[in-house]
Amino acid sequence: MEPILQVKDLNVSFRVRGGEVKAVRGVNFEVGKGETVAIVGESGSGKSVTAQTIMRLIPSPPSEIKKGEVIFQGQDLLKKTNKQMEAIRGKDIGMIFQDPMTSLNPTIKIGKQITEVLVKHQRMSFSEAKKQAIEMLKLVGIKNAEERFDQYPHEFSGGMRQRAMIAIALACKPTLLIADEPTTALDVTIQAQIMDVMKEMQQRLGTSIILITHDLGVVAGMCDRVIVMYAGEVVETGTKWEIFKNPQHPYTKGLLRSMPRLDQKKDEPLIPIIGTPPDLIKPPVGCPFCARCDEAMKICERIDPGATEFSDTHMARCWNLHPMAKEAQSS
Ligand SMILES: Nc1ncnc2c1ncn2[C@@H]1O[C@H](COP(=O)(O)OP(=O)(O)OP(=O)(O)O)[C@@H](O)[C@H]1O
Repeated sequence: MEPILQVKDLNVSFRVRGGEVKAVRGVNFEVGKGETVAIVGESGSGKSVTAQTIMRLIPSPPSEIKKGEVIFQGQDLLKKTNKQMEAIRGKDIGMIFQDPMTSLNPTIKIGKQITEVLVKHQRMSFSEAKKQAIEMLKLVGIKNAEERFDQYPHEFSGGMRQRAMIAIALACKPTLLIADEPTTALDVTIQAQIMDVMKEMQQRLGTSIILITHDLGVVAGMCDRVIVMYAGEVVETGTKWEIFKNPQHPYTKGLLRSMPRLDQKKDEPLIPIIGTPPDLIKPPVGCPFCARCDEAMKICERIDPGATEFSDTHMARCWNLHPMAKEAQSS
């Protein structure tokens, strides 16, 4: 599949009093045209920092992009000026966040917030933009769109605000949509409706999606591929089925046991992963998961295992999976 986004060896740090938090460390992944890729991992694993770096929304300082490339449609976004990025955000890359109130302007009517994007990026006249904005509100499932056009965000329910944000994010038919926990703040029924809207819009517009989520049900229903992050690194990637049916990394297996799933049996308990992630001011030199891993060997503490590939789409970084696992056991 032709990639529209390639993240290459991305390293992002934060300067803090005690030193440098190495939040994202050597992250590599691709997103194909029309593909939905989930980024999963515990809190603090670097999912949001990765997404914000792609959009160049990461505040600098305190953050610093130490190394890497973010190739979007053939160009490195990390080399763009802020002005160039402003032209790309909203037009070629849409964004949806967990809390719509952080990105919707409470003082501007919903309709105007959509038309502004269309006038700015598509150079539409106001009347053209209004027509299109009402169309978008209808498409995301907002009833009485003509009346709703003239209302303020506080007159919308949480689910409707999220729909409005999807309408804004997709107004210019972006090539890529980055959605960071888009449904976490909503109740379960509304969550399902919002995911349906995103899926339907994606099918209509052919948008690629990066979806950051804690919810494996959402991953199962919506995503093609999964990227598993731990302590700022990608520890496993695979198609949805490779990750769900044949997880390889001990962390991925632990994550699957600890997160609720749609097919969860009533008496099947969730088992948390014992321990805490490493301090990213002094990240481990070997495997970052080794202190919490039941299968850890001596070598895991000292040397990074690198990637072991199981198929063209499936890889994991673990010494036990390494072709030299037997030799590693004795060293
Ligand atoms: N402004 C900041 N200053 C210092 N450290 C930060 C800052 N923002 C993020 N970090 C650190 O970067 C690391 C990655 O954070 P990130 O928000 O990307 O995690 P996440 O996987 O998205 O977690 P969550 O699911 O809780 O959003 C964490 O260790 C976090 O403490």
